[in-house]
Amino acid sequence: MWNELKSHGASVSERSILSLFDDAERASKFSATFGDMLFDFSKTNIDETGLDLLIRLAEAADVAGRRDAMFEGAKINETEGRAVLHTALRNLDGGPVMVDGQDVMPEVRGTLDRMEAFATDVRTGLFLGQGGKITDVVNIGIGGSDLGPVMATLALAPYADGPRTHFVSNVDGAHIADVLRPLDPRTTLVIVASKTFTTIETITNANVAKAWMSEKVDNPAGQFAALSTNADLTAAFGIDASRVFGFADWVGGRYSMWGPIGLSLMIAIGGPAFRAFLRGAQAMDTHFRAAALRENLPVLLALVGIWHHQVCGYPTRAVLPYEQRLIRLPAYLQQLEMESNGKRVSMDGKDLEIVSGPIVWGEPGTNGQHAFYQLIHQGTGVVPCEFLVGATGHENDLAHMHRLLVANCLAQSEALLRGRSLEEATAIMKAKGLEGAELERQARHRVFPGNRPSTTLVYPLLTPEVLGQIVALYEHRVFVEGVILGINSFDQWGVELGKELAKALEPIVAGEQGTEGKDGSTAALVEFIQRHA
Ligand SMILES: O=P(O)(O)OC[C@H]1O[C@](O)(CO)[C@@H](O)[C@@H]1O
Repeated sequence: MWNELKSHGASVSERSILSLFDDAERASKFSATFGDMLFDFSKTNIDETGLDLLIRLAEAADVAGRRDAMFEGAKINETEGRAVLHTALRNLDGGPVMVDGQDVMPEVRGTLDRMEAFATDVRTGLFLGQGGKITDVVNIGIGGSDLGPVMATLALAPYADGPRTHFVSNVDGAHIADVLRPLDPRTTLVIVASKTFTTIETITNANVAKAWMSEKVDNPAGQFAALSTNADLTAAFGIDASRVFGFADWVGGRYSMWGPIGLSLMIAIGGPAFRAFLRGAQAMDTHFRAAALRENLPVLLALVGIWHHQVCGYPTRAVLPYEQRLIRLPAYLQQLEMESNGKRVSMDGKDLEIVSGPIVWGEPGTNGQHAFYQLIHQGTGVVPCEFLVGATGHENDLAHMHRLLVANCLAQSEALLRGRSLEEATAIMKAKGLEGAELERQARHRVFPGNRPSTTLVYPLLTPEVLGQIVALYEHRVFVEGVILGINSFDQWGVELGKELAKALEPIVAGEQGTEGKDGSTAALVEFIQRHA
């Protein structure tokens, strides 16, 4: 199937995407809807044959079977012997979900209720700090224990009517210093978010926060909460079990904001809005489970991704939300996609026969237009672009700005598709009075090759429910790509080596141990830093 796809890809690589629109039905044939959401992939070079082959690829990989196995609690995370059930966290009104013969839903619901009760107490002032009502919440966590809540809290700013939320992740002391400086410890709640409760960055920051709190608060641990699977370590840290929100090992770090890791978001927007966020994700789960592959949004996003990266060989993919509040979506997706599908061996431990997942990057539009879009339009490489835009925004009094935003988004995908030929550029420059060799030279700089692929996801308005849909859409997209590549999308062994080496290097940097055994570069860097510290 890969060979067939690749030879089809090669055979159409020079074709103009614009010419595909000779079929007046193309926009509707190469798009799909989910509720009020539209995914348009007609501005790609995928045709009927390509889509058929991609669907057959998904069928051959048994995407439907693997999907069902995931939802049913099979231990599809084989290298860690775990089920993959973040979907259970948003299974608000669904049936039982069995793991090792036990229904996990009563516990999931119970934890959600406890979270909501605590969030409500914090928001209403039933839970007090030493100085009174909590004004600020600091979430300390990193990776999946940070990126989801940060991204979603920024995205849902119009719904945030609780205490201010802050996020500390980096082990660079500058991060926590800058966050804590303006805060009053007596009215601050610190949430330590760590699935394992062993992550060095998080535990180091948590200790710094505890010391900061203890300067002004008699019982500092009393203003801490913990989100973790490791009850022993949260207790050892001194956090009372009533403020510890646990979850099971079948929730992967980068898939975890639907449960306790989402507590900071829940405190910011309130329980009902958080539940709406879960409901949105659950609706996408239902769609993913039920819709035919050809109409299935996560499957289509994945197949377009496979087409661009594995078939056409484009090395990166830009995610370009025309929504300022989705400013951290690209960073969130970098972890989701690259930690999940950046693997070099297949499930059975053999070398992958095909390249793994792409580099994902991006920034909101229109800002990116004034930065890196130059390369996207005129660089020598092709960067498939994934645009996201809301049909409306929250700022009703600034509707003219939203129209401009939408116009810019659509203009970019149109420009990428259409380009500007040498003849058109020449005519424009001629009209400006240029002629001869100078006209020829100047015109060439103004040529846009066009024929550059993009997709556009349009959603009605960035509500909690819609955000839930979008994030679940991407989660399942990553899963489908992983299944097609034959990899385990739910482990992350690639982060381990650096962690181990950092542990060993710390005493060397501190000068407690020498650099013997280190390579020449590392030893020289340590010595230089020590001389200049
Ligand atoms: O929640 P924890 O256990 O602190 O882990 C944080 C992050 O670290 C990682 O394990 C990678 O180092 C991520 O997968 C995870 O999201």
